Amino acid sequence: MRSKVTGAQRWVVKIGSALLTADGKGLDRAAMSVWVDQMVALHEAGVELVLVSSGAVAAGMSRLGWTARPSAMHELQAAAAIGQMGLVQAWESSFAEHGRHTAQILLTHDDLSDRKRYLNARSTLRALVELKVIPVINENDTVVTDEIRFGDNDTLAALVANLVEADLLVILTDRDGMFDADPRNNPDARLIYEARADDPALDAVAGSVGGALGRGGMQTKLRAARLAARSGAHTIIVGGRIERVLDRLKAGERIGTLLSPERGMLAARKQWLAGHLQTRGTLVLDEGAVSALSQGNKSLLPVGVKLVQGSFRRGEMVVCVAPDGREIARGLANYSALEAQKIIGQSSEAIVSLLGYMAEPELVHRDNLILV
Ligand SMILES: Nc1ncnc2c1ncn2[C@@H]1O[C@H](COP(=O)(O)OP(=O)(O)O)[C@@H](O)[C@H]1O
Ligand SMILES: N[C@@H](CCC(=O)OP(=O)(O)O)C(=O)O
Repeated sequence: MRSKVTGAQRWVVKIGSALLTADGKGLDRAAMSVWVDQMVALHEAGVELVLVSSGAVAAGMSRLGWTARPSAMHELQAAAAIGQMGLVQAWESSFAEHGRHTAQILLTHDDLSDRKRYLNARSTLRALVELKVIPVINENDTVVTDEIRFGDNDTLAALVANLVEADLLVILTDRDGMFDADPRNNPDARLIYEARADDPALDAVAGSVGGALGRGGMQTKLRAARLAARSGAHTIIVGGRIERVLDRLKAGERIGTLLSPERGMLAARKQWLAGHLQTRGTLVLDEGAVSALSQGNKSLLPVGVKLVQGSFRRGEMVVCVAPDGREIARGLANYSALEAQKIIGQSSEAIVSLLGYMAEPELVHRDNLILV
């Protein structure tokens, strides 16, 4: 029984080109509807879902009657633009049969490295997940150039897992999981059931590149698992054609390869926060708040803040300093600088009357605080 999988609340499911297009013969709608049935069941069981779907280039190639993947960038981009239409149509109509809406999100590398766009993508995705809509994500192939593309959707899916703070990344592929050698040329290769994502021994087994339709192969899947682990997510690499694959994962069955993060979700998430976010403002705390944070491991309440400096929005990183200017912690603000100005020095009960609403009683929650 895999408790980390059965207990996962937020899943990112990534489906590769090779699987989606029945080895290049157009979109495999029958297979798609089988996955949709299972995703809807997960949804009904309370799992929050984000889908990363490849297949635009492959679907476009099939619509155009092309049998070989073009190498010219503009031809690939044209194929992707044509194929993306069919791809989202197919997902939308399949989910609609169960009364579920989908939403198309096309992302580039720039979107996730630019702070503002990153936050926008994050809040849109969160809003969609809250609305119980299934976001269907792909790379925005039309506008990317070689230097700035993810290239394979494994990497994109891992960054999405970081973005939405998923507990689980499920990578569906055309093999049963990760083998101890490339099964294409090693008939005796054995499936790896469990490993730590950072185990260096895995580099050697994931050596080869992808198939004719997919791009990444196991190497990018391993890298994706390592990226996902940085925000504490577990990754499963598993065969998308295995019968009832998602249902069985949810039930805790030992199928596919489970790659685990080295640290717990919270520790990993804090480290990731520390490394990735620029600070936008400063909160000057009173002595009581300084000791609550540094000795009591508490959240920062508005009552313990004396001064707000800088301009930040909800969700952005702020520095928390002692009255003498010493840095105590960094964390994600639950309120913008303007809102914070109005509620500092006040008890949390007063937030509703001061702002007209209350997002959270804390100005910075302790899960989002990194002590310096
Ligand atoms: N150690 C390994 N275990 C499993 N598959 C491997 C391994 N090394 C290379 N591969 C190859 O990776 C392929 C899957 O990657 P890819 O073609 O990119 O698919 P996708 O479209 O699902 O991303 C498999 O078909 C397999 O041949
Ligand atoms: N954005 C591309 C996906 C790139 C790709 O081939 O990814 P994958 O099959 O997951 O290795 C497409 O939709 O065709």
